[in-house]
Order: sequence, then C-alpha cells, then structure tokens
Amino acid sequence: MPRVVIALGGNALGKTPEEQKIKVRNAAKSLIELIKQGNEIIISHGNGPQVGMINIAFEEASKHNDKIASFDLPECTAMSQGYIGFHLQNALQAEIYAQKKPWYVATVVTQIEVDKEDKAFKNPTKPIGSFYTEEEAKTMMASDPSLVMKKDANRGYRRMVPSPKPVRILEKESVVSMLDHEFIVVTCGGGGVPVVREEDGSYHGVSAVIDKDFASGILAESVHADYLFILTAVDRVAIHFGTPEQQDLPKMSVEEAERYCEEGHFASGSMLPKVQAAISFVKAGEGRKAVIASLEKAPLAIKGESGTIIYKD
Ligand SMILES: Nc1ncnc2c1ncn2[C@@H]1O[C@H](COP(=O)(O)OP(=O)(O)O)[C@@H](O)[C@H]1O
Ligand SMILES: NC(=O)OP(=O)(O)O
Repeated sequence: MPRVVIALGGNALGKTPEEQKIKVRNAAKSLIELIKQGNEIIISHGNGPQVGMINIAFEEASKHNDKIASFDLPECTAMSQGYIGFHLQNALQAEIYAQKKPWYVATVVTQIEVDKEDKAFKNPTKPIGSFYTEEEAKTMMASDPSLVMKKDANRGYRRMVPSPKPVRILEKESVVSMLDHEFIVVTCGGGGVPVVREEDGSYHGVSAVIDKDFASGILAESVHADYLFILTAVDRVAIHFGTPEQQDLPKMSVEEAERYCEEGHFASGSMLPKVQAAISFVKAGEGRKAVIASLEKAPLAIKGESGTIIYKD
C-alpha cells in the first residue's frame, strides 16, 4: 500500500478558526478519498498565520492584564498543533462516520530536534502571523526594535522569526507504532515544536518556527513514504510568478527544479522550501514522487490532473 505524507499549508487553512473549520472539512473529503483509493496517509500541517496570531494575542493581552502571561514560540506552536489537530480530527472523524469505515485518527504533539548552532537563529527568515503594509510594518518595528518585518512573496510584510532545519523527530517511534496499528496520524504540525538537546539528555523548546515543508520532508523520510504531497493556496508551482510572464508548471524534473531554484523563481519562506523539500525527498530514494498542489484541487492532483509533480528522470 503506497504511503503518502500530506503537508497542509498554514496559509491554505484560512485566517480564522471558522474559516479553518470549513477548509479542513473540505480537505477531509480529499484525504479520506485518498485512503479509499488504497493509500496510507500521514498528515502534517503548517501554522505560520496561526502561530503568529496565538503569539501576538497573548503578548497584547499580557500588556493590559497582569493575570495573563505571554507565551514564547515553542508553546505557541504546541497550541497550534492542538487546535489545528482538533479541527483535522473532528473533520476526518465526521467523514469516517459518514462513510461507515472502521478507521481511527489521532494527533501527536510532536517535538523536532534542531541544532542550537544553526545559523538560522541569527537570520530570521520564517514569515508568521498576518500580512501588513510597509507603513504598518515600519510603525511596528519602531515601537518594538526586536521585531523583524520583511516582505513575504510580494503579498505584504510579515514578522520573520528564526527557522532552523529539522534534524530528528522525537516522537517518531510513537508515530510509526500508530501507523502499524492503522491509525491516521496528524504529526509534525507547524513544523514540530523546535527543541534542542542538553548535555544531560533533556530537551527544551527554542524560540523559532521550523518550516513545515522541511519537517514534512524528514517525516516522509522517517516513515519511508512513497509520496510527499504539499498542499497550499496555489494550483501549481510557477516560474516568473506574479509577473505577466507567469508560467504554471504541471511537472518538473529534479534537474529543472534545481535550476529554477538557482534562478530565483521561488520566494524564500514560501514556495522555495516546498520545492527544496520535494527535491530532497525525490532524490533520496527510487520511485518516489512529490506533488505541490492546492488544497481545493487535491482530489484532481491525486489523479495527476492538477498540481506540479516533481520526479527523478
Ligand atoms: N514560484 C511560485 N509559484 C507559485 N507560488 C509562489 C511562487 N513563489 C511564491 N509563491 C507564493 O507562495 C505561496 C505558498 O507559500 P505559503 O503561503 O507560505 O504556503 P503555505 O500554504 O504552506 O502556508 C503561494 O500561495 C504563492 O502566493
Ligand atoms: N510552520 C510552517 O512552515 O507554517 P506555514 O506552512 O504556515 O508557513
């Protein structure tokens, strides 16, 4: 049975819990369809908008109410894993019930080890939270000099935080055991909670957000997946994105994808990590394929009728 890791984009999950519930309900239909087609699925998801929202909500509230504490990014990622996992479980269970299938679904709060010396800690590149105008971003940076705000793929300005590379999934054995027992598993949400290892063998959370595309790549590697599906807000990967020359690509060989990366076609922090994760996954094993597609058109992408497929020549 083909094993498929499906990464759902944080931006593709909508801006509010209500919007997310609707999007997740639609996604659940596609995900269950995949199982009915004979695939085993493992679900991961992003949390860029959500982790930023949770973080700023506690920070703002704590300024006005001394009974409310502010929470650092690892705790905010853990909270986002909980509430996005809740919506996914709820939507998948409704679909499973409607189809009278004997399937079970569970979310694993997942920690991912990162290197404490990772250079990313000194160069924040991961966009989180809402989009702002240039003027709003400048005002925010002036009132809080620790904030880094940068353009995100020509969609506006966003807060940037460090995004170290994922090294190891601490809950890998739990995930594999649940897969062995035929669970549908939601794991590595928001790229996983970033933790570093201390000399005494303990781990503690660090203030960063791991890119969920890279985390999904190591998840796919760790569970020996056959396919990596990265679902986002656009139907296909494009070259000359956002210009009159934009060309949407139904497929890319690994060599072409590497060339397009070098030529700068993919925005860092958004499309670039998806393409890089797809390349690494496809290159590392025989017969593997990666697909980047939209959440809405996932059922078509599964049949090869939408999305961009990345393959080894
Ligand atoms: N070359 C490109 N082709 C397609 N989309 C691109 C490209 N470069 C940047 N993008 C933007 O990247 C977005 C996907 O990244 P992002 O929103 O961070 O993903 P996620 O769904 O994981 O949150 C697309 O919706 C699109 O706006
Ligand atoms: N953590 C993360 O990569 O989230 P997004 O997919 O929302 O950017």
